[in-house]
Amino acid sequence: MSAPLRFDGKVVLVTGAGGGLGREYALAFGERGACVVVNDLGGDIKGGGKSSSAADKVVEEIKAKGGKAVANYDSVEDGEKLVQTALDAFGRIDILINNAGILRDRTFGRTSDLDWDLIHRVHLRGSFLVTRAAWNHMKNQKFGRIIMTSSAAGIYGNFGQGNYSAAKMGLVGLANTLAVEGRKYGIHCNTIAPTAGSRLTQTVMPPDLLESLKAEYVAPLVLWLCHEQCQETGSLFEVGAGWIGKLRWERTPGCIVRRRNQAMTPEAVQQSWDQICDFSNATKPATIQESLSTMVEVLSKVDTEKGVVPNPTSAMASAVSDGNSPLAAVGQKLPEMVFSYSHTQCILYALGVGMSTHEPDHLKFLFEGHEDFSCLPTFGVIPAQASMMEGGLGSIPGFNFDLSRLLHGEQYLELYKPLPTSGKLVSQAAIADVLDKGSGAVILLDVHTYSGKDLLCYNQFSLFIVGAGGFGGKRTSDKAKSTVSPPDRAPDAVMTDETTRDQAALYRLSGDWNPLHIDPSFAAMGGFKTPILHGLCSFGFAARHVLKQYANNDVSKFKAIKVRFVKPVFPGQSLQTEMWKEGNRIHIQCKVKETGAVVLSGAYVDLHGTEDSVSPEKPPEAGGLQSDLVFEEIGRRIQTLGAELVKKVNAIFAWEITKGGSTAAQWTIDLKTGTGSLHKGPYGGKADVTMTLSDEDFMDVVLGKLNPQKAFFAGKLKVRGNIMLSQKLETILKDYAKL
Ligand SMILES: CCCCCCC[C@@H](O)CC(=O)SCCNC(=O)CCNC(=O)[C@H](O)C(C)(C)COP(=O)(O)OP(=O)(O)OC[C@H]1O[C@@H](n2cnc3c(N)ncnc32)[C@H](O)[C@@H]1OP(=O)(O)O
Repeated sequence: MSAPLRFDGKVVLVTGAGGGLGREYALAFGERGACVVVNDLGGDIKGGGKSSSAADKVVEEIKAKGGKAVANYDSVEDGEKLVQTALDAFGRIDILINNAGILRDRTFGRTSDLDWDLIHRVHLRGSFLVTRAAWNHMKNQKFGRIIMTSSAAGIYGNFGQGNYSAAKMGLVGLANTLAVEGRKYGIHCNTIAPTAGSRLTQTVMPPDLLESLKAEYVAPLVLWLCHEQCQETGSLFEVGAGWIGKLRWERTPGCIVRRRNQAMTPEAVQQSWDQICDFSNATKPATIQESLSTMVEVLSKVDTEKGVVPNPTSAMASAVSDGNSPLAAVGQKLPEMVFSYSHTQCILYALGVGMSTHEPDHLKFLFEGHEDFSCLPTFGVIPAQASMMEGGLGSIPGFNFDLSRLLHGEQYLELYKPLPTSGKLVSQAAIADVLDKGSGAVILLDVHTYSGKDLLCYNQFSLFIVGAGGFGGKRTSDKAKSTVSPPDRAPDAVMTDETTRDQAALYRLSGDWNPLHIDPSFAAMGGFKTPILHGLCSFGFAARHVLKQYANNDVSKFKAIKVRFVKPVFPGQSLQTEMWKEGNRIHIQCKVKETGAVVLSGAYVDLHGTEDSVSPEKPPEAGGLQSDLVFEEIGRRIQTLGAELVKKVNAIFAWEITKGGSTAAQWTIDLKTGTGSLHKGPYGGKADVTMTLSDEDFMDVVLGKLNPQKAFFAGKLKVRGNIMLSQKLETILKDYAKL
């Protein structure tokens, strides 16, 4: 047998404790060691009158049994006074039983304002005021137990008790929120709906029944819920006659009755009524998050043909059992999708794939005023994806799958023209094939995106639906764009970038609203501990690494990219892109640096005419110098040259000083860092930049008064083309080194 539950040292306030249930609670707590504040106004059951005798009697009973108790005769509407009595007598308040109540039963049509207000003032407002007075004390001591007293009349409704049922259900709502807010302070709040013989029920129940519904059959539940060992909170119990049951919400799987771009109609509701009300496969949401996750899911599935919010277990396989084979979907077209965008979307996308103003060569993708402002080539997936997310993959028969099971498997993107930085594009998507991979199903989705009549790009999405294989489909398809293994040698170049903790939160703003990337409970449904990064975000990182390494960030050089997503990436991890150059094809493989896990495999980027472009194997001609110096170092050295060298610099460089007062200086700088990887300099690998400074600013740089980088960001130093460090400057620096 378990040890008796004791309340020694705990202070309990019971409202309405002069009789019935309240008295029973007060006596029970007193017997088990608690110090009890016995509150009772001493009024009649309709709220009239006032007397101290009821509370005094109970206090005496407790004391007679050796317990500690004091009386309080205030109305619960004077909440502070009740709690003050506890503090004055015993120095604290640990447990609060909101029990006081009155009745003003009326059929609804005859309910007066007073009937309504009085009931609300005592039950709902009274419980609020006493609880609020106790709340901060409980919070500070990191312990509290609160009981709200509801009623079956509220839960189920009862003839003649409209005012009472409304107040009683109000208490359930209040308790639910107190449980949420109190959790981190050790404050638990539960609600009971007791059925017992009391002053309130003696008028509505026959005497025999009253006899068997003793108050002593309710008190033990209240004591247990208030004990420090009990972890229950936010729950609702029906209790009476020695029986206790817990209640919870149950919800039908429901039905989406709205279609994108169409009004939601009452007729649609009517047609789906049976399904809306069908409790088969009902869920039991227990938190507002669980409730809302359904809404989020609904938003991403608003186009589903059947409109059913799927079960986590249902997927393609269940579609097959419906006699609705996914194979029937092959060749089906999705509704045409129009995607309008401006420079904002291009910039947001660039930020989403990790571009940053820390890297000056990223500025052309982040600043719409930049003279070479460009849209990253991989932005080409965005209008195409919009056609699936919004245009409705779910409108295809047999595609009633669960979004939390959908992983991006592979991606192919081919550009026919550089993407404009704004425009109105139209995408046409069709299911190219559906494959049965055993552990999952793969949907191949081809999307062609047009600007007017011009075909801008082609995407092939491979969507992997985990657990949806085994429907008897083929395993491979000649429609699939294949992955290609990299050459069997060490990579020619490696580039690493950190993703941030908020990378997915940022990337999703470009249009992939899949909750898998942001909502922990949704991710958990997909089997992930935390939300994962969008595959297309890692894809964007890898693509821009190649663009920088082998194409000098020149978007016109980009032709195509293919990637397989082999393992999830988590926001905050670092992505390391290994690159192998084979002609115009750059093979790539991406790893998570922290774990070494390969996350993108069989991948490649095809470029236009890389033979002529800057490559790591071919250093730039331009009279350049193989120097380990990064740009900051040049700036630092120039500054340290100091005033004495100014004349020498001017003599050797033969600065062209125009009469208008501006000087054009061309430095030939190889930003190679000495490690063989060329991405560390502030202008990236091999940037050719002409820097133009006014005479004054140049002299300030030389004299160390102006940091070249600061000058650049202040807009004083205009950068165009390539940074080059001339032989002449090399000579200067060498001379200087000898000094
Ligand atoms: C409606 C709107 C649509 C919008 C789309 C955008 C949705 C996005 O929001 C979703 C995302 O971004 S998810 C994030 C990115 N993706 C990932 O993280 C997936 C990572 N990959 C994996 O976990 C596994 O490879 C996994 C789970 C995919 C497969 O692993 P396994 O089940 O262990 O498979 P395995 O046993 O290795 O192989 C079985 C067969 O499947 C093929 N295969 C493996 N990985 C594949 C992949 N990534 N893509 C395509 N096929 C893949 C294998 O080749 C094998 O087939 P076969 O035997 O014929 O070769």
